[in-house]
Amino acid sequence: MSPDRSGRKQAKEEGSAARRLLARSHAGSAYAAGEAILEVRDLVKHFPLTQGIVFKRQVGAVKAVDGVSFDLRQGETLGIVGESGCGKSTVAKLVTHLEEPTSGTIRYKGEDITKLSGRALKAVRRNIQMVFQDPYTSLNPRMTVGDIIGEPFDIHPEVAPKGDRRGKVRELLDVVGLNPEYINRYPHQFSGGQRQRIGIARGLALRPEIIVADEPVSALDVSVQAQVINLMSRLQDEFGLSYIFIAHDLSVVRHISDRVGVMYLGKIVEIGTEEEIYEHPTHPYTQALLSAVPVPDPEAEAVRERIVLEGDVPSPANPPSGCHFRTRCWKAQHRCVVEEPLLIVPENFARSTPQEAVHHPSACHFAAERTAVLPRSTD
Ligand SMILES: Nc1ncnc2c1ncn2[C@@H]1O[C@H](COP(=O)(O)OP(=O)(O)OP(=O)(O)O)[C@@H](O)[C@H]1O
Repeated sequence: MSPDRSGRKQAKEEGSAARRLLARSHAGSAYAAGEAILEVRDLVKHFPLTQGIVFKRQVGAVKAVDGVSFDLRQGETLGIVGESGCGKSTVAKLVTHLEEPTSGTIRYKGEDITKLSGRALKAVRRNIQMVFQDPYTSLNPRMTVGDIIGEPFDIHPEVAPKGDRRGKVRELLDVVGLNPEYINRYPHQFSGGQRQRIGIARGLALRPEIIVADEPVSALDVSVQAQVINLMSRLQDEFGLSYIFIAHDLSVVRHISDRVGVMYLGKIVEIGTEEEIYEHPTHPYTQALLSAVPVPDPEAEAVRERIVLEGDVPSPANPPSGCHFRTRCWKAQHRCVVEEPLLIVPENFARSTPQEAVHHPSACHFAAERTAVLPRSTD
């Protein structure tokens, strides 16, 4: 673990008592740090593919999410990474109830929320909020910042009664590092980073317990990315938030994530702690993604071994049999064609590899550690 990261972890632990108090006072959470606040099991989302204009008939399905399982623990950040189209945004929409799953369960504090409706659903939605990808298009240009941030109060007036709203919005602007006097300005009067702060303030308005951030910094310049990530880390400590942080870039999630899940074609192929994934990757896809991250140190960069994946990601409407990654994998054998690898700690590790960090779930019949030249932490 890098020194800056351990420093951040220590600061996190020091602030955790206050954080837990805040978490309870803000959202009524009785969950201790580290307990699973969200349990996702065998989540599937298939979008029907139809033909015909008047008489539509289903001719197939896009398997956007195809059996995803993970836990999100209280107070942690779970990073989810993968190439465009692998199903990250669909996972985000399922968790925040913007889409209904085809099958599978999402348990929030032990209760399956996939079948909820009415009041019960409204209460859960308040506690699981989303921050969207593109601050340039996700904010309504005709609304003032005050109206954008205060809009969630229309649905949940119990959080901020009418006379109290502008005061609450000013507080939120302050919390995300914006001048409360900007309350009457419009989105176009802000920079990209400031707009994402507005999106975050809106996500925080209802004092949620979980924030699902879908590529929150991908549209921003690198220098601004770091500021927004630091802001999110600070808010996590202050409000006891748990994050699902989605990105296509492994180096972006490393800075903020406690654990990371790597997705490929609708499935998580490897999941583990930040150290397990970055320093002991065992799935060929994770190794290929890591090998593509540039290294700031020129000497290390000069000897960096890049794994170039051949071909494109197959269509999620027609994924390969067996292992979805096999068509691009240099290790693929017949077994990969006929037998889908499960996301488990590979048996051979227990026998042959004493190093504990290698013992994390990896969906590969031939999982093996391969040292990638490591990207340095950006803090
Ligand atoms: N409403 C929909 N109807 C049909 N197909 C969809 C729908 N939403 C997503 N898909 C398809 O599901 C697959 C996964 O999409 P998703 O947006 O979840 O991927 P992603 O990993 O978030 O990619 P990106 O980073 O480009 O947003 C893609 O093939 C996409 O075209």
